[in-house]
Amino acid sequence: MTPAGPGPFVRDPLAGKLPVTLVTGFLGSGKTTLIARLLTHPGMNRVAVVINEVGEIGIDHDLVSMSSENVSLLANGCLCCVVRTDLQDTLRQLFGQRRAGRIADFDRVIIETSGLADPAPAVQTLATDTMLSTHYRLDGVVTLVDTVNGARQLSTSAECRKQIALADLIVLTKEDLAGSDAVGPLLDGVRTINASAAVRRSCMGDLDPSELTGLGLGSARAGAQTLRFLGGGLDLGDTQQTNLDGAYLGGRLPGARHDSSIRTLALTFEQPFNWSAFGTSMEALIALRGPDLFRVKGIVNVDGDPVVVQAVQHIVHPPVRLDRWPGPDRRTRLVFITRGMRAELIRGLFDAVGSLHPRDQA
Ligand SMILES: Nc1nc2c(ncn2[C@@H]2O[C@H](COP(=O)(O)OP(=O)(O)OP(=O)(O)O)[C@@H](O)[C@H]2O)c(=O)[nH]1
Repeated sequence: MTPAGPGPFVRDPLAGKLPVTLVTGFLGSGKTTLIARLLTHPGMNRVAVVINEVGEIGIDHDLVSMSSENVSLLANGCLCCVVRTDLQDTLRQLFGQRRAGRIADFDRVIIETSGLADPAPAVQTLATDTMLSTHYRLDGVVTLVDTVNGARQLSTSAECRKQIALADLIVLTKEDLAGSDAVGPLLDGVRTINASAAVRRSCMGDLDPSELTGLGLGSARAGAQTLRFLGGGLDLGDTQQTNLDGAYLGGRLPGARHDSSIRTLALTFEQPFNWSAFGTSMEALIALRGPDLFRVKGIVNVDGDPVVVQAVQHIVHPPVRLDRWPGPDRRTRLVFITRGMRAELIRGLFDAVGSLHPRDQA
């Protein structure tokens, strides 16, 4: 006798739900670069992007907006701390507006978490919010790891380890800067935390979209080791709430809280810069406080033109001149993620250097 087949009443519970990809990774690991590049692929033009940035100024939002119609910016703050309800509201609104035909139709959502975010609450929100789980399904967690800074971040940042632990796919970035010798040791560290995620390498966001989609219900998240990171509140059948942070470093670290001395400073400047004044200010800042400067990004008005500047710890990435302003705001907007620095110090330095470089001598 042949066993009975699935029969007419068995439905795929995920059918028809919009897949959501959570893109995470430590500060400056290349999330925006990857997403902006993905959106240029022909098959990725029906994607809504939700961006969660730390800092009051949405730089990533502006940059991604240049390649997608549907970009939502979550309120200032970190997904894991204050803006979880914002994520719920944003996804609900997106769905409602899509159904009402008020926004361009989309069949996939990509959420970029802030570099300091613990992605677990976002995973949890998608899994447990009844309305959201009716319309959306988590397709996978993609974690970017910067080959230049990754090894240090792994050993010093609980957020970084948690982002790796939750990954279905790990994308190693910036091998072009670090060299291929850096990959092996970094991968050993990554594997200590998450042995089951797929690993890909990507330079400047170069990755086929098919690698990031259809990651399924998270084989890595189903692993017992990974589930320990999710902590209380999400019962996925794990009974051992051991903190893997402690296992990795040999000492316990707080699971989901940020280092309270890490601060985000957002500065705007009304007057255009000349490039040499800006460059000298940045060099001075890095020389004075390099180790405390985790991340700098912004759009600088250089004699009227928009130039994107980026620094990730001691690495200053080449500035990129945009061919147009992303919006009407022409001010210089800079975000500094620092340890123990004050906005006045940075502004004072820029003002002092600026006064030595009058613009008419540019
Ligand atoms: N050389 C090189 N640079 C890269 C690569 N990926 C990203 N970058 C650069 O690294 C800098 C930071 O990249 P972003 O995409 O802004 O990183 P992010 O993870 O979105 O940054 P946060 O949102 O601040 O956490 C930019 O200057 C990028 O051009 C890469 O593979 N190689």
